[in-house]
Amino acid sequence: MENKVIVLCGAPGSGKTTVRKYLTENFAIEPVLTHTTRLKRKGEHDGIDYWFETRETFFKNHYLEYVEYDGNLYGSSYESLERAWQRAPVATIVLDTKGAETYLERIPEKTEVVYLCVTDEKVQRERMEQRGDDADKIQRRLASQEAKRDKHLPDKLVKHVHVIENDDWEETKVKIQTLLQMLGIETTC
Ligand SMILES: Nc1ncnc2c1ncn2[C@@H]1O[C@H](COP(=O)(O)OP(=O)(O)OP(=O)(O)O)[C@@H](O)[C@H]1O
Ligand SMILES: Nc1nc2c(ncn2[C@@H]2O[C@H](COP(=O)(O)O)[C@@H](O)[C@H]2O)c(=O)[nH]1
Repeated sequence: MENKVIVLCGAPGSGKTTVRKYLTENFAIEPVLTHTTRLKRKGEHDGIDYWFETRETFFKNHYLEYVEYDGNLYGSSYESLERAWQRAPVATIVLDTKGAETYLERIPEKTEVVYLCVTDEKVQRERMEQRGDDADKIQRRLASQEAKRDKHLPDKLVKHVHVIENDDWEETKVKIQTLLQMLGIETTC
């Protein structure tokens, strides 16, 4: 199979990281870790959740794209993407919608974008609280212009994405399996 990358995007707390974990733990799909200058959240580890960088080390990597999101830098390096593709032909990465647009522009034939959403915004906030995020950080994150932008599917992506409503986890898993089958991606490890 030719190399593909499944880009997961959506609003904060919509379930991008959860879906990435599900894809990589249950299918022959490799995670692409991205780089960020944001501080670690509770339970996050360097090399597992992100490559955590300073503003100085961040620019030592070679980026397919990078963005500023809520005051921090985030970037997806060619190094990480190639490392994932050396292990398996299908990789998955968590990006904001701007990053998803860049992937579609730069490597359209290799990119499949999934936009995750949750119907009830209150539920989304509650999930972030349950994850252990501080109330003031949640408030700030949801008020950021990037989070407000990613609450809605941007016009540029409308015709190119697979939208998955992540209200109920059991249903989400079925939707993901159906999507993988449609894309011709092996559904067993
Ligand atoms: N369908 C679901 N039902 C219940 N809880 C869920 C569901 N999907 C995800 N969660 C939980 O919601 C929380 C937020 O999910 P996750 O961290 O995957 O979101 P995210 O989109 O990656 O967020 P962020 O952009 O803020 O990093 C986590 O605690 C996760 O376990
Ligand atoms: N365009 C990019 N977006 C990225 C990258 N890595 C993560 N992200 C997105 O940033 C926000 C915030 O992430 P968080 O972990 O602080 O909640 C979220 O939308 C991620 O999808 C990247 O390399 N490029």
